[in-house]
Amino acid sequence: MEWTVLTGIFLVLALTLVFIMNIKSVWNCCNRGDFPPGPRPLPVIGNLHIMDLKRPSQTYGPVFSIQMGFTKTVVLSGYEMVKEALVNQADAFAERAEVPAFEELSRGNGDFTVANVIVSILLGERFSYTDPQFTRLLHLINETIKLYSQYLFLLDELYAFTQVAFTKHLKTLDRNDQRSLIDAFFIRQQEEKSDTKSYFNNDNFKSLISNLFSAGMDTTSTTLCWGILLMTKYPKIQQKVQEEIEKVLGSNPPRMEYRSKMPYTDAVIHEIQRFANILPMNLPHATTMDVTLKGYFIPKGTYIIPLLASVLQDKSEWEKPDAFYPEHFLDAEGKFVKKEAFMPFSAGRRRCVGETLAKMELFLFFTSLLQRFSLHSAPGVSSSDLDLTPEVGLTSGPLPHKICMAARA
Ligand code: HEM
Repeated sequence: MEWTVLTGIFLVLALTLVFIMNIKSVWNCCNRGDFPPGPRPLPVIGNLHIMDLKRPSQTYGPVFSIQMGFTKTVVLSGYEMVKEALVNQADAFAERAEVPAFEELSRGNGDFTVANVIVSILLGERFSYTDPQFTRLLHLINETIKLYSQYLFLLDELYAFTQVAFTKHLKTLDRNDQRSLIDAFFIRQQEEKSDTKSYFNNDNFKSLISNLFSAGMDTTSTTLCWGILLMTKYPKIQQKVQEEIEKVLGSNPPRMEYRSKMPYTDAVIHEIQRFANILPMNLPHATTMDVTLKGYFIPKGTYIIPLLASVLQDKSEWEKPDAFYPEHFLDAEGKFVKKEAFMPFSAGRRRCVGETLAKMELFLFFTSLLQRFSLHSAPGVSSSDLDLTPEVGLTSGPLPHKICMAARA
């Protein structure tokens, strides 16, 4: 028999073995009678064809399982169940799932992402908006997130950029005058130079930078894009926000201390985040130990999707879950009310580390924008015709629209 035929047979046998081993691992992990039930998987792709993960909960309840390729994954649906897992059993659901795409993005070093601020705190300085390197970086980050499948081609350029920008910082490093997180990182790196297991190595440095840039920028700007679209679609709400801005700020630049005096604007920003639902599937978690949830047994290491969309649109928590309705966050007297089911930043141990910064950015950008400009749909398009269908992507932004911004007198 020719060697090419033998090689072919060997390959087929090897692939079959891998296939059986994968199926066996799915079987062993999750074939217990008390594992959460779920829709029947198709061969090879499992349940990857299910686009709306909220739907299976109608049949299987708030804890169900799906098969992503060969990986059994448990989905948590609705406010009560997500809270029970992420808040009440926080330690058990605190692990980050090892998704190959995320692993590659962080090149295996993502766990070191502990900081909660981006550019200015990373560098202690600002880039000019016209700086060609900086604009190129922003473009890369957006593309990386939108075209997730092509991110590998973009990553190296992103890393090269950070290398150039931060080498400059290294040259002027002064341990007595630490300007930024990056300075602090470099100083620790020098201190631990002889420790081969130190976390402060170059790979972790790259991951820290790219994680903070990508986690912090696309999320906030996508939310603001939703804000612009929603204000254009609902001009009466836009007008009420502007009236409140005029009453409280006048022509003063917005500052955080004004927020408590602007309940309507605050409610509108919260409702933008609830409605926009920019990370509908959250980031994937994994269990750190064997755990029981609603009577189901979930073994250690199981991938978990705490479905944020199901919390932000939970019918038992929101009066009009599918509408844009700022009154969700206002009481009868027009005072701002907090809602437990407001979880765009998730909850528990893994909740977004940039939440405080993001809330500040949203308030300051949104109020500045509406203080200076009025938003209108493009000529010939009625605001009521603006389509609120979300774009498909890791973060779900609005579809592209032409919007006019008229300077206010
Ligand atoms: C509107 C803006 C934002 C939203 C809606 C948002 C939402 C989220 C969500 C849902 C997660 C996953 C939480 C989980 O796994 O349970 C997350 C993680 C994260 N966010 Fe944000 N985020 C925003 C802005 C920011 C900003 C401004 C930064 C940084 C400066 C940031 C840094 C991070 C990091 C580093 C993680 C990963 C934390 C971990 O792995 O434990 N985010 N964010």
